[in-house]
Amino acid sequence: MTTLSGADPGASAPVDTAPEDTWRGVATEELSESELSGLGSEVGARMRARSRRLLRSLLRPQRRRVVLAAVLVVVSELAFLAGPLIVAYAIDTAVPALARGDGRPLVLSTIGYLAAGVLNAVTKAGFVRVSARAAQAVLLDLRGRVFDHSQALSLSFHERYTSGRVISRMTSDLDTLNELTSEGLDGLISGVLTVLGISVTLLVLDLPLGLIALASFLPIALLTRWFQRRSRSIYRRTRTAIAALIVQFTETMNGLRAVLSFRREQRNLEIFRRSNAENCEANGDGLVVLAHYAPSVRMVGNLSLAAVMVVGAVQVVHGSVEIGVLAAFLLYVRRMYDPLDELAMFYNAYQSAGAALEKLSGLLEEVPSVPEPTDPVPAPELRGRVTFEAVEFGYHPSVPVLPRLDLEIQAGQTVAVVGATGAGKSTLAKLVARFYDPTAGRVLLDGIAVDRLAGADLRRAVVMVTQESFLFSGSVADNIALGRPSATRAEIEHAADAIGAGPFIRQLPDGFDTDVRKRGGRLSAGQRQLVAFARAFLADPAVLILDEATASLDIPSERAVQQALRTVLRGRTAVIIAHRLSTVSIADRVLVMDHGRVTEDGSPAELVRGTGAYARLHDAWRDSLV
Ligand SMILES: Nc1ncnc2c1ncn2[C@@H]1O[C@H](COP(=O)(O)OP(=O)(O)OP(=O)(O)O)[C@@H](O)[C@H]1O
Repeated sequence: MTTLSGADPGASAPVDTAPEDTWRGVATEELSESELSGLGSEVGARMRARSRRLLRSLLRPQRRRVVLAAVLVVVSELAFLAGPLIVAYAIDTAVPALARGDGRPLVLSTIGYLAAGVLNAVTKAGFVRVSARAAQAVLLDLRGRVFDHSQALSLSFHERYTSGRVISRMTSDLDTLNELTSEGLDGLISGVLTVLGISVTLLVLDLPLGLIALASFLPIALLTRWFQRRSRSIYRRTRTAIAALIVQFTETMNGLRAVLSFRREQRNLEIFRRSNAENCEANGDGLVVLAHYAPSVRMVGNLSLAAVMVVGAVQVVHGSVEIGVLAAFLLYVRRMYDPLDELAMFYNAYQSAGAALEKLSGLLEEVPSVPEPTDPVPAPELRGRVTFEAVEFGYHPSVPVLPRLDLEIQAGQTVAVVGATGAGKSTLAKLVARFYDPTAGRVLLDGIAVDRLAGADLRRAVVMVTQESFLFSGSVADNIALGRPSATRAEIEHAADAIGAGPFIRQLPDGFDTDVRKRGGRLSAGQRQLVAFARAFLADPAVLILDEATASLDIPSERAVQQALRTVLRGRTAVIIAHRLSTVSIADRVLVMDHGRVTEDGSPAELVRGTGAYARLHDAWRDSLV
């Protein structure tokens, strides 16, 4: 299987001693460096291999641009390297020729020098252009993959992972990659080529002097190794810290009403300050390491230049090296350390981007816990018979929420589910909608296991309306049309009228075209629920689940909706989860749940006549109305 990250989970993987769930996907994201190393070196190797696979899969479609960029940069570097050679020629050949009265070599070397400069500039510009295009295409692809994959992951993943962390992957991690590709890549390629080209030229020009100049590579390699070790853990810390900061910020902004009502500002500020300080500290540590590395590289470069100058001068005096060659040598050595500086900067950006890539590839490695069936059963017309067959379920393996449930709901039946808070009512509904898969047993729709139905078929057949009716930015009509995007305006208005939402919508400033603003902020909670009902009615599903869906309505609106519900529910299966018993009156059948089990099952009239929990609940409710 090839995942979205381009990863082949089984391919040439090292053998791990750590169990898979400790390192796969995002499992290592929040671990400290010591916890991570405690998992064993294979885990680190796996994570790096995963990042490389992702990078390869991103670069593959850009092959042509990468090849073109490589050709341009090679030509550009050759032109760049020609400069000091021409200077050497000018000093050693053209100047003596001029002294003899022959100006041609000087004219030739001047034209050559200028031509090399122009060629270098033109090809360099071309390279920057082509490589920037390739980098942007890679980022476009990656951003799309992250968004697509995050949407495809199951609810249980997002409950663990929080939207703030997804946002941080989408923003700060991708920005880091952007910085690397837009600023660092160009420096890397030209830097590597310059260093290689100059090294070869130096050795060819004068072997002993060349070896002296290149001896500096040993301390630079040691310095780089030190920098690499230190910065990797620091950049991991910065990625985690910035994610924590964004999580804290998004949570505060999303729950601003609760924050204000419970006066949590001070507490939130303290938590935010802690994350902010950790982020600053991690970034500061990164800068300190860089501040040691980059000047040290430069220092080594200067020492090397001094050594070449002293040894070269002695050789010139002895006549074993010409003065022009020494001048070229010094120019080359100087030029070699400029890109080394750039390489240090690139390495810095690379370490940071490497940490980001590690997290992004982890997210992309996650697989939905509710996967699409590989060979879905065709289901053009579902009628809505729901069966629970020995279903067991828990959000965490050790905490069973539904210990074992056997249940049959006939097509077209309206079933009310009541019971104490936490009894498992919503869980039952979420299993029908396949937000989760049972840990044992099967949930069936018209005799077909819901995990064998294509996601699109299941979504068409089962619609769930919950208490927090989510509206997207856009008009009221757009939000209703979400139920069936192909619906005409007349059908949208008909759906709104059928559930009694038409009158209030028409009174809005632009009627059905009124913008509901972010998350439906312009409408009251009850109005949002009415819009959600209209959306569900338009979707025309075989099974409609109402989870506390009338809880935000006032009594007159609820009555109106109950009238409408009789119309809405006709001809389809309905599961109504309700605390208010008024809603239950329209049901054919009532299920009373307690600790994940159905303890009573019958028509409302039957259960009221009995002595069970429902009868007691009903008596208490009737007394409260008096
Ligand atoms: N996403 C979740 N992750 C972990 N545990 C959960 C999750 N959702 C519900 N639970 C737990 O599962 C149990 C059943 O919850 P469920 O929401 O099904 O109850 P309910 O009967 O619908 O309650 P209510 O009437 O309050 O809505 C509860 O103990 C709850 O704490």
